[in-house]
Amino acid sequence: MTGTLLDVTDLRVAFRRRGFRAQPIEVLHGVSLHVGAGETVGLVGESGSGKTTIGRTVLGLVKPSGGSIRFEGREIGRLGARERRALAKDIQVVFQDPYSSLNPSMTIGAILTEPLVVQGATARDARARVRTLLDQVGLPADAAERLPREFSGGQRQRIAIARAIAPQPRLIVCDEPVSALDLSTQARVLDLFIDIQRRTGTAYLFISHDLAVVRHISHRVAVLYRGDLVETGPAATVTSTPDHPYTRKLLLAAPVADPIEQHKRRKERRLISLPLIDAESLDRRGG
Ligand SMILES: Nc1ncnc2c1ncn2[C@@H]1O[C@H](COP(=O)(O)OP(=O)(O)OP(=O)(O)O)[C@@H](O)[C@H]1O
Repeated sequence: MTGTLLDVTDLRVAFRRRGFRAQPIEVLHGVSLHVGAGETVGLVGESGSGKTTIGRTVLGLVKPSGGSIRFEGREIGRLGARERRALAKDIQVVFQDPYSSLNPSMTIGAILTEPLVVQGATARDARARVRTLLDQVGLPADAAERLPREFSGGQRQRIAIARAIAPQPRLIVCDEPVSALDLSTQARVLDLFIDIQRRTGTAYLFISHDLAVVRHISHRVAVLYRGDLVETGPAATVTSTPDHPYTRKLLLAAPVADPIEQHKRRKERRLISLPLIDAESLDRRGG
């Protein structure tokens, strides 16, 4: 890992909700985090804490109301058209749902060729590269001729990963990319992410509500609570001896096989007093 790739400073995002109030509601209250080249930063927090909003803002899909996002030292909001196109190649995304993220009427070959042709590859080069990409994600070469519906959820997520790595990005925003998969498929797809990173040096901003997943894949973990980052540190430290009571609560919420231990954890969890996250409490805070 060398140098900072993504530098998010004091990021604020506010949404205007139709038919609710005229005032925008702030959902990110000044978030600062960075991702180094080749690093995986896990972003964890309960539903509604603002994880996806951070990812979407980094991807340029949401406009911040304050703060800055720098990629390789350049402010994303101030890029010209050509630099923006280059950035679109450098930052890719893998979404949660492998069923809706792939165009059902395109063959896998066409899905993977698209980003290569945009980059200026010839049809012949693109075909060769598609074979390499399929091999890299553990799919057979004949997958190129088939449609998304012919693949399982785990295989579709492999296709989505192949599409994300096709333009050789520096950073991939992974938004709950294994949450829709069963446990054994999750483990295999996580290992694929790790393997790709070892080979290509791509960094990940890895969003998940699941601490076990984040611990497995991340170098560092950032914990988001109601739009604020409450703790950031090495994955092993944050997920075993966390500083913040919210992170302790998240840890205790993870299910364990032993029912006695599970009961103990539930009791312990109740003793940590924190307000629950729900849309209403976020609205109150923002409003
Ligand atoms: N486009 C939008 N317009 C209005 N409010 C939004 C919009 N996108 C997100 N929000 C609100 O912002 C808050 C954070 O949402 P976000 O999806 O970022 O949370 P999350 O931590 O990713 O949750 P989940 O794990 O359930 O996806 C929520 O209260 C959500 O309702």
